[in-house]
Amino acid sequence: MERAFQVDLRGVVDLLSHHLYTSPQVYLRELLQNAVDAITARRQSDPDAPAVVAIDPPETTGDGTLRVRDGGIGLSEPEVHELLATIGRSSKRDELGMARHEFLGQFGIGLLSCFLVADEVRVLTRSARGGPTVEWTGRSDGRYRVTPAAHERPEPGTTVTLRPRPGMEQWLTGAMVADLAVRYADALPVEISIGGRRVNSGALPWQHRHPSPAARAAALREYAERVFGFAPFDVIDLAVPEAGLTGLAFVLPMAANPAARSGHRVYLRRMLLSDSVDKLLPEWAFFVRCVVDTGELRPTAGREALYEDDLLADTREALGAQVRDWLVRLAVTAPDRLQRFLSVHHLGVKALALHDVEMLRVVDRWWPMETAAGPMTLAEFRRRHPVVRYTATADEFRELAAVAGAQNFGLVNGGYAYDIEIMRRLPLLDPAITVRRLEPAELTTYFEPPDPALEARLRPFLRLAADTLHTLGCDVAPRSFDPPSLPALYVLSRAAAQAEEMRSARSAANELWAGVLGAVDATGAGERPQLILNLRNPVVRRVAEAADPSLAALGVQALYGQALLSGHHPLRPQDSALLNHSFLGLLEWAMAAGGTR
Ligand SMILES: Nc1ncnc2c1ncn2[C@@H]1O[C@H](COP(=O)(O)OP(=O)(O)OP(=O)(O)O)[C@@H](O)[C@H]1O
Repeated sequence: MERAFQVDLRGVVDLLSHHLYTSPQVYLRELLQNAVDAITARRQSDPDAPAVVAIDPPETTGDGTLRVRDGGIGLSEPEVHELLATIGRSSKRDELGMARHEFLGQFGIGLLSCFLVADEVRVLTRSARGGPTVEWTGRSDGRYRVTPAAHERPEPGTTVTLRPRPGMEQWLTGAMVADLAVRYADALPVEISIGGRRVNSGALPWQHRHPSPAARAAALREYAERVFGFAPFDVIDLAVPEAGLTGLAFVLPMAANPAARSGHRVYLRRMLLSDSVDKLLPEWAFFVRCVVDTGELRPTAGREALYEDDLLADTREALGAQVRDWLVRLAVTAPDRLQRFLSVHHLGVKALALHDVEMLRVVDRWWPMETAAGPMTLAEFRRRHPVVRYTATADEFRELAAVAGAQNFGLVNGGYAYDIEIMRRLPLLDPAITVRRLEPAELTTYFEPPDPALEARLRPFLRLAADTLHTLGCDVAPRSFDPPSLPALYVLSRAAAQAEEMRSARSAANELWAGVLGAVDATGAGERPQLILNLRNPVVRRVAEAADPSLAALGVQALYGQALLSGHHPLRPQDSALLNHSFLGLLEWAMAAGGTR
């Protein structure tokens, strides 16, 4: 024998309140939604039927109840049994069970949300299609009663009456109800009145009429301040017809944390869904907050978020394209404003440039990168240098910028987020653009070697310097270069850097691994780091000309240590030991020299 499911309503209400809805306040949204849907249904056959929803809070009813009245389609007695007493049954779906466009509701569970705040819900209703007024009383324990009404309603329509459950009265007060009605229903195309006073504007902010574009801009600015808490840098009109979507994007005037979720305000057929919808826009567009209305995107059953489907994915892309077009337009029509925008939101734009050629062009032309010759755009950089050379890290840039700048060697700091990827994508703008990571040894080709006479004079010192650093695996090279204030440069070719990593790994490894790494290292033999001594530096010259070899050796050690430190190179134990040794040795020399004075 087949039987029907039994439903324990208390379990269902518990499920709704703890898992589906985030707050009991949704009961009012559901009541307003039902009232508006009923009005829509009635006006399909009777366009002159009243489009008013009247709310009477306990302060006006005087009996502690809240009433919501509409002049909508109403329900006949069979409909009451069918629709109000069956969970999941809705009159707002078509024969195929699809949500009908003209209605807000679709799931057939909304009325249950009244049990979040009341133990008893009374519905007094008269159908516009005829029949007497019926009264349905539902209780949160799952029982309901349908009786003929004591008094006939003078007009078709429905009145829902809630008596607050003890402890839930605050959700039904006049002030709370007014607040919720404006929040959820301000834009609904019906009049919503509380205690006889209209409380909603009936229009979305971008649909209001204004005497001039300036007046519209001022009103939208005021709206953004009120709703989002900031005066927007700019306002972008949005439209995605496939999603029945219109709206606005407000550009933040201050930097936003890309990781922080910026919620968008979303209306569904003019009823507020939520003001913290995320994933409406692509992630890179974290610099805008939107307010939109959509007829086609689907809500989740809790009606507080959008359902993730293909249409939402397409909409997200379309909205992203509109924000991006605004940026491109700004670059053409108001470059100074674009620059101001970039100074605040460059991270978002750079992220976008990683997969969008137009944005790449914007960054190329307008975003000043850090270069050895000061900040300049990549486009400007290419006018001065044939090759876009960049450092792999900010440390490398810091070490080499002064030297590169002094040789007029073009160098871009690749240490900031996205910059290397952006530079690598430059050939997409023009295949003739050459982009290369700096090989530090390249820079040294610009340095002058000493002339033969000087070289001969320095030979004993250079031999001593080479011996001093030999055990550390470092070669010494004398050169003259600018700036003279820089005494020495520790230069690693990329192969040398790898070999060095291997060496430091070996010094930290146990015997077995040291053997393995040693075998690997043999392949990188010959690639050793170099300490380039700057012969234009007065201290270097004095060290080179020191009469006492032990003082000269200490000087070389100190120059080596200083070059490692200033280039942020990792110090191995033997490097630290050498630094200590040279420091103490030089101190001893200084003290001795002081003592003889
Ligand atoms: N004020 C009203 N006037 C006329 N019919 C109503 C009214 N309120 C509810 N109903 C009827 O009761 C049905 C169930 O309402 P309920 O709010 O539970 O679900 P829904 O509005 O269909 O969908 P959703 O769960 O998405 O809100 C509705 O489909 C509608 O037919």
